[in-house]
Parts: sequence; C-alpha cells; structure tokens
Amino acid sequence: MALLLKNAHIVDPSVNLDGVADVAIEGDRITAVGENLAVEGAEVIDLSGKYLVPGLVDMHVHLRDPGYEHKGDIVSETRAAAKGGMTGVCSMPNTDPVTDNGVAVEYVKSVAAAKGHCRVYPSGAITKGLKGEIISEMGDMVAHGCVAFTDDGRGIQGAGMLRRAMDYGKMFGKVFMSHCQDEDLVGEGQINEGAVSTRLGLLGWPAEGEELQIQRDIMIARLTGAKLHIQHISTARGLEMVRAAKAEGLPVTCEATPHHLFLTEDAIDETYNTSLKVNPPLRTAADAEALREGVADGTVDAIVTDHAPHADWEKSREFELAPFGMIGIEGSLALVLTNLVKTGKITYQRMVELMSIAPRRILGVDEVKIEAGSLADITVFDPEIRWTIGEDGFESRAHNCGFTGTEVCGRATDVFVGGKATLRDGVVC
Ligand SMILES: NC(=O)N[C@@H](CC(=O)O)C(=O)O
Ligand SMILES: [Zn+2]
Ligand SMILES: [Zn+2]
Repeated sequence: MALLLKNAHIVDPSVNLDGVADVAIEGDRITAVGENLAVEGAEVIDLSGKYLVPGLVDMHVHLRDPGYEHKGDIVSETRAAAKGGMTGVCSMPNTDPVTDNGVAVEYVKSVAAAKGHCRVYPSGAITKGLKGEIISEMGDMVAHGCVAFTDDGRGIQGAGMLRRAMDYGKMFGKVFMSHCQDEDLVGEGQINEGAVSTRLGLLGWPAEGEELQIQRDIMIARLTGAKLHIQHISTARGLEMVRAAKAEGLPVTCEATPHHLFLTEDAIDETYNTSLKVNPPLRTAADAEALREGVADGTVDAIVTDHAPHADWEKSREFELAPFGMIGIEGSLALVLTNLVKTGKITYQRMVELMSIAPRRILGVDEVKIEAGSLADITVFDPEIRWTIGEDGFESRAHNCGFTGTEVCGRATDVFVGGKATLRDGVVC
C-alpha cells in the first residue's frame, strides 16, 4: 500500500531540502516530495513536529553472528539498530568463523535479508582469521556483497602485510577500514595511559599506540593508492594526521564514536565500570574536544557507534578480565542531537551528512535522497522527546552501555527501509 508521510520537517542537504513538506512512498521508492500531497488510498501518517531525514547508517557495528550469539545476533542487534533510528549497518567481521570468505559473507547477508530489521552491509576481513598472515578471499567476498575490508578487533600488525593486501585488494574499489592499534606498544593496556590509569592501578594504553598505525596506514595508502578509512579515532594528534592527509588530497576518511566524543577517561573511577572499557580507550578531555572540533569542521566524516555487545557475565568481571567494547546504537542519535545539534555545534544538515550521507558514500552503497525515485530508506525523529538511556532496557541482547542513566533529548519514532516500516511510534516492527 502507498504511504503518505505528512508535515515532517525534512532535512536533506544532498537535495537542498530544509523545511516542512510531505513524502509519498509506493513500493520501495519515494514517488513524490512536496507540499499538500494527496495520494488516493494511501495510509497517511502525520509527522507534525518531527524531522524526516535520509535513513541513518551506522557503519561500524558488531552483530556477533555467527559464533557469539550469547552476546547478540543478527535479529537482536538489527532490532537495536531500528530502535536507534538506523536503516542500515555495516557489520564487522570478528565473528566465529571470521567473515573472511564468500560463504561467511553470504551467511550474514542472507540471514539479515530474511530476519533483519535493517539493511546489513557486510564487511569482510582483510586477512584470514584476522591473523594478519594471509590475505583473505577478497574477490569472493565482494562477489557475495562485501562492501569494505577490515580486520576490526585487531589492527594489521605488519606494514608489509597491509601493503600487499592494499596492492591486491584495491582492484575491487572497496575501502580499507583500519582499527589502529600497535599491539607491541599497547600490550595489556586497559585504559588511556595517564593520571587516571596510574591512580586506578590499571595498565596504560598510550595514544601513540593508535597514532603510530594511523600515520603508518596513511603512508601505505599513499604508497598503494588504496582508499583508507580510520575507524573509531580517539586522539587529537591522530585526527591531525587525518586532517593533513586530506589536505594532501589522499583518499582518507575517518569516523568517531559518541563515547570518544562525549566521554573521557575521567568517567572511569574506583567503581571500575567495565562498560567504559573500550578499544581504543576513552581519552582525555582535550582529545574529546579535538574530535568534536573535527566533527564540526569536516575532518571527521562519519559518526558510528562501534556497537559491541557483550554478555553481562563477561563484563561482570575484574576490569582486566572484561572484554573491550560498549553498545551504543540505541542512543547515538539522541546523544548527537543533545550534545552537538542542540548546543549549536553542528546543524541538522551536518548531522545528516555524518550519520547518513557520508557512511553510504564511504561504503559505496546505494545513495538515498528525499526526492522522487530514490529508495525509501527514511528515519523520522522527534527532537523534543526527553528520555534516559537504558531506562526501558535495550532491544540489544546486551546491556554494556557506558551512557546508561544519561538524560538525552530526541529520539527516533519511525523508520522505513525500502518503504517498509521497521519502527512505528517508537516500537520495532
Ligand atoms: N571496540 C571494542 O572495544 N571492541 C570491539 C572490537 C573493536 O571494535 O575493535 C568488539 O568486537 O568487542
Ligand atoms: Zn576496532
Ligand atoms: Zn569495532
């Protein structure tokens, strides 16, 4: 049946839209955008007071499926994505078995298509088993729908390995996404190296453990001509390196997470909250401030969550034994609205670039525009809903959210993927 979304404030910088209008949808496409639209027989949804934007995409998400379904699976984590307002996610390959061949990509793609609550764009490992030793079956993975290559969860330790993978893999035209972590330097580091790690008696993880690989990967991208995307960037100097690479004209992009933008190492205290144990670690206030500047000035291309579900029993251990990672996909839109848009740091248009347009462009997946003919992947949110993260639990199977208890303003109410509702009035469908 046709759908008519009425009276929403549409924001889509790609077609210069910033104002109230109606959107008509038929099948999986937008058929018209304009004022006072009427479509015979259409279901009419009044969206007065709400914003309507091209569907949000979180390009860094751990679905944990196959292999770690006790943390989350494709159904539970795409439900979380829909609840957070996402129409699509890029899944990470650190599953078991690792997503490093066409069959593994096919599994994620087909289960998501059959049972998922948003689109899933699978990434594939750069090296077999994420071991950093042998190049994965890149061509096979691309043939099965892999959109990007990454060894996320680990960095590629050998510079020569990365060089060979980029030299070979660049023919597929996909982006290489780097988790930058020099394992020899980082060692058993638990949180950012500094006064907080010293006071709490936790081994430190120096900013240099990330920056060395950011610089190295930029240099190897320059050498090979491959497209490079720096994942979950967390340090001011690392961001400076990306800024310089962009100024040089290299095909380098980067992403930042809400936790690296809005939390710092100072949130970690004697309660040893393991939800705040993330890779890379929460950094200093100066780092977070530099990242927010980068979001505003365009150096940071995309906001992602690095949504990383872990079971309660895995996180309820000594800080050193708990795994790294926090969930975030249900709160990211609200955190960005609350901390960046409503404070005037960025506009709604910039938010749409960061959370919708740039992720699709970097991943090279179908564009979505609020105009006739486009795929009807749409996110609707109410900027005035006040709520507290975690108060009603989570759609995710996991609870390891570092923002639990944080009061925010703004929440997704309705999401459409290919014209089909996946969230209606805040309820996942
Ligand atoms: N970010 C994390 O702290 N953890 C991620 C891995 C990763 O993104 O590197 C995970 O898979 O749990
Ligand atoms: Zn990572
Ligand atoms: Zn990750």
